[in-house]
Amino acid sequence: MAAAFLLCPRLALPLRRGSRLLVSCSASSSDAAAGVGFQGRVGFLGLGIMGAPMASNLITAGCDVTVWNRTKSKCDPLLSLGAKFESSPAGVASSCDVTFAMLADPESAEVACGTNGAAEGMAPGKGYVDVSTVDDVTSKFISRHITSTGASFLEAPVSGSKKPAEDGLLIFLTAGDESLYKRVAPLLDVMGKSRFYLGDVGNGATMKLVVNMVMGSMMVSFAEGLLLSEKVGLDPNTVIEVISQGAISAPMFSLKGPSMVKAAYPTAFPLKHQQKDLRLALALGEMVSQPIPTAAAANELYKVAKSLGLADQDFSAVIEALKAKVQNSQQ
Ligand SMILES: NC(=O)C1=CN([C@@H]2O[C@H](COP(=O)(O)OP(=O)(O)OC[C@H]3O[C@@H](n4cnc5c(N)ncnc54)[C@H](OP(=O)(O)O)[C@@H]3O)[C@@H](O)[C@H]2O)C=CC1
Ligand SMILES: O=CCCC(=O)O
Repeated sequence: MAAAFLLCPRLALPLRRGSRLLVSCSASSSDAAAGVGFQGRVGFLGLGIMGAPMASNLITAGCDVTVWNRTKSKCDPLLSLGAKFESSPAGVASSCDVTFAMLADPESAEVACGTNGAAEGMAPGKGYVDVSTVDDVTSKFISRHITSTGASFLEAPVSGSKKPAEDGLLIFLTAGDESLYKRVAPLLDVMGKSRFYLGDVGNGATMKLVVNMVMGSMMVSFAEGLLLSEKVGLDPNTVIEVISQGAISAPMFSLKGPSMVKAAYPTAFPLKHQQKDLRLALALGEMVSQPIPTAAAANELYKVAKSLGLADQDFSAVIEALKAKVQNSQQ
């Protein structure tokens, strides 16, 4: 059984400028605040919806950050904030003490393990922190590549979406090298509001998949409720209000509901990633012979939504797949 404990970092970190948290992230040890500072250069690979604000918060907090992204233009806003640039993941890893990766999916493991990948720049004393959502098999694969160089590996997928990433309020689900966990804690505390250490590599990845499996099914159930309420002549906005006051209230419903009623899906969590997480959760269930029929049904709807061209919309656009089903059944 994995050991799990929750730390409340914001109680422990004292330095703030305005509303932003400040940490000492200098490459020189002289100005690192003892006990709370991170000493060294920080790499960041992957500057999508989540990676860009996370890296930005590290820069704002005073860290010496070097970035890389497959589509180079996404580095520009970070470079304007003072980030350095390297032209490959290996370049970032070799010039930094700790490298974070916030990448799409298991296929993105090539950023760590492929040609010019981060592993090529790793060495003893360095660390690699993968904050992407992948399955445990992928995470262990990346871990083997990184640790074979003598470097340390930590997986640290996050709960929380675009806004919590911007506000530095993510929840980190970490597992792997515990001393790396302790070393990067000040950086996690810049980007997040809490962190769990869950033991061996794989436990963070599976925790994240379980949470997102529940979330993906909840969203489908909510979408069904909104459509049904309209069909029977209720105001779906009143349904959202009623739900918000009862036992099944969840921030997600109040946050996404009003725009779903207007058929607007501004992307915070891309639908293609929610479907990926359900696919990976189903594989996890398969591995341990656990039936997860509700998640399996939800996954089918996200697949339909993808086939309707909604992959890059917010995952709440799954309601459009239900609307399409209704239309088909009426033809
Ligand atoms: N958005 C959200 O609310 C949350 C997302 N997550 C998870 O975090 C991860 C990132 O999500 P998010 O930022 O939303 O996703 P985005 O799609 O916005 O960004 C994905 C990033 O991965 C890069 N990438 C994708 N494939 C490859 C590849 N084969 N090689 C190199 N780089 C690649 C993209 O590069 P390029 O710019 O070139 O396309 C981009 O930097 C995902 O695993 C997601 O499931 C976790 C919590 C919340
Ligand atoms: O992986 C995405 C999670 C989104 C969230 O936790 O709100």
